[in-house]
Amino acid sequence: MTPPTPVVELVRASFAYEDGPAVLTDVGLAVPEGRAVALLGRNGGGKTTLLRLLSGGLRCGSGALLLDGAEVTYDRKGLTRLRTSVQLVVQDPDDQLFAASVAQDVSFGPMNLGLPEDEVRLRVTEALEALDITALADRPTHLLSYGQRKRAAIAGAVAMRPRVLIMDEPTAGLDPHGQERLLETLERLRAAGTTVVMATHDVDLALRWADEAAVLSPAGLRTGPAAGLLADDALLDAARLRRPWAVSVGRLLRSRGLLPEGAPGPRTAEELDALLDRVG
Ligand SMILES: Nc1ncnc2c1ncn2[C@@H]1O[C@H](COP(=O)(O)OP(=O)(O)OP(=O)(O)O)[C@@H](O)[C@H]1O
Repeated sequence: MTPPTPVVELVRASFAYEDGPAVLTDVGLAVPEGRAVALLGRNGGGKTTLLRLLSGGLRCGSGALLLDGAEVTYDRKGLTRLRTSVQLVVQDPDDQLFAASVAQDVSFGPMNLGLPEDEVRLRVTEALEALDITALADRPTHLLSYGQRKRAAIAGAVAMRPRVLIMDEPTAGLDPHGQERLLETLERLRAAGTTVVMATHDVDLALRWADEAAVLSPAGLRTGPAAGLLADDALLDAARLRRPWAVSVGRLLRSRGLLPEGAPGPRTAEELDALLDRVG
């Protein structure tokens, strides 16, 4: 059976900033509809650059960006089409928020699409609810806490009702409670059919959350099921990542005969608890 066409895909993409060395060389990344993809790699490895290529903010020097299998054209029409499907939330919310109030900021994208006022209002209400910040609608963005600004920035992207939501280190700088709430929000968006791509340094979160992983190392970009890639010690080493806690626990359980060879290890404390209950 042929796999479904990825919603968005980079094909043999290479990129260098002006007068700079190559940041990405011959990179391929297919994002299947409805999946959760974690992008990992060392500092300066090219994650942000790759996310900007994937969302059309940067254009690859060679290679192509495909949307639903068709090459994206970087004219006004092509970019509008891309942006109605793919939205990027940048790492620093202060690079994204600029309007006076949260609601105004969130309304900016839908208004720019030329949607009728009622539709804009509906989308803003929906996005604020999705991010659990309805109470902040009229607050000036510069008076919000960092975590609240992050949520407001994500709401701005969600209001565009993108098929693919791309986020650059969305959990960085959030407290543990804020991280959990954000993951719950992402789960709800995914349940509603949104594809999510997230750059992160948090291997534990990536293993728990992602279906697919994409790992950048000096050898290039490796992609595949998150559980397999995040248990590959050589790859983790090359990408300067540590082994996820759950992978170490799985190995320990197998070495003690508590988990059959090849069986996936527990990814959360709850899964470990359930497994220990089963083995008595
Ligand atoms: N606007 C720019 N102009 C020139 N070089 C840049 C620019 N942005 C990034 N770079 C360079 O490109 C390389 C990749 O940077 P990028 O931000 O994509 O990495 P990253 O994996 O997101 O890093 P981090 O984990 O630290 O956020 C780095 O060497 C960086 O210095």
